[in-house]
Amino acid sequence: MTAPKQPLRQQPPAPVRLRPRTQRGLFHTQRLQYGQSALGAPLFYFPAEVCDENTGLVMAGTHGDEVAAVVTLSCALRSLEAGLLRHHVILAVNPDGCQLGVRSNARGVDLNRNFATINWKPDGTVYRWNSAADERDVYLSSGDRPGSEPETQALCRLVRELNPAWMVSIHEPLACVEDPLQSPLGHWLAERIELPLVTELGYQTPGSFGTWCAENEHPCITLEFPPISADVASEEYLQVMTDLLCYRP
Ligand SMILES: C[C@H](N)C(=O)N[C@H](CCC(=O)O)C(=O)O
Ligand SMILES: N[C@H](CCC[C@H](N)C(=O)O)C(=O)O
Ligand SMILES: [Zn+2]
Repeated sequence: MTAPKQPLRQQPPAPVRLRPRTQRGLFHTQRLQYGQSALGAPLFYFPAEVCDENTGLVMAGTHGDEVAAVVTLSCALRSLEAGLLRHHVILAVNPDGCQLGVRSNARGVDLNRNFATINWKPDGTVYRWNSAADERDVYLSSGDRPGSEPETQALCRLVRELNPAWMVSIHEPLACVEDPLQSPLGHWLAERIELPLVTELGYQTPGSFGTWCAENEHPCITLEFPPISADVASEEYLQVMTDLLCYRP
């Protein structure tokens, strides 16, 4: 006698198995150069090992003072077993800023206000010194013209070339997942990382990457880590970041 058929229940995907810690020190995947920073540093991306119509792009380090995301994404990349990487990765959109420990690039331009969008503003931008500051009062340039910086130009070129199905751009410390499209990936990410899913951040970001993506019909999610050390994030968020790098819809 055969058992009566049960309705198929959707199972959440099993968390990706990670390399043993002893093997996570080095990168195991290819690295390609897609441009040069203002100071001449190479701009690197790590291409997906498995490509299909769902291949996305995950990036960090647009602001060089947001180190938890850079370190955690790097840890996730180094922790994946060979052949599992399904999405392209940029660890540092702004390597000069990362080296100098500043939000801007080496020319004092906030790259996330420099993209060639309809709302780009010539008069600069302000940011909060840190989470304790109660206003945005630290001045940065938004560039001499829309898309003036080599880092933004190279990123736009790469996105046009790769045409990823989606992008996740990681920042900190606003502790949310911003997805204007409220996509399945946005819901998945917000649930897995235990941060609220929002459609906007509540302040103007003219010339931002997300705005450029919207104008060019590239789905883009901004993941804002909470204020967290690289040490804690590389433990608490390692599994969700490795799962993101292997995400299948
Ligand atoms: C607090 C941090 N220095 C910062 O400015 N972060 C911004 C977003 C928060 C803000 O502008 O108040 C960022 O992630 O771009
Ligand atoms: N906290 C980041 C996020 C920007 C908003 C995002 N939607 C984008 O367009 O990149 C910033 O102030 O640059
Ligand atoms: Zn940021």
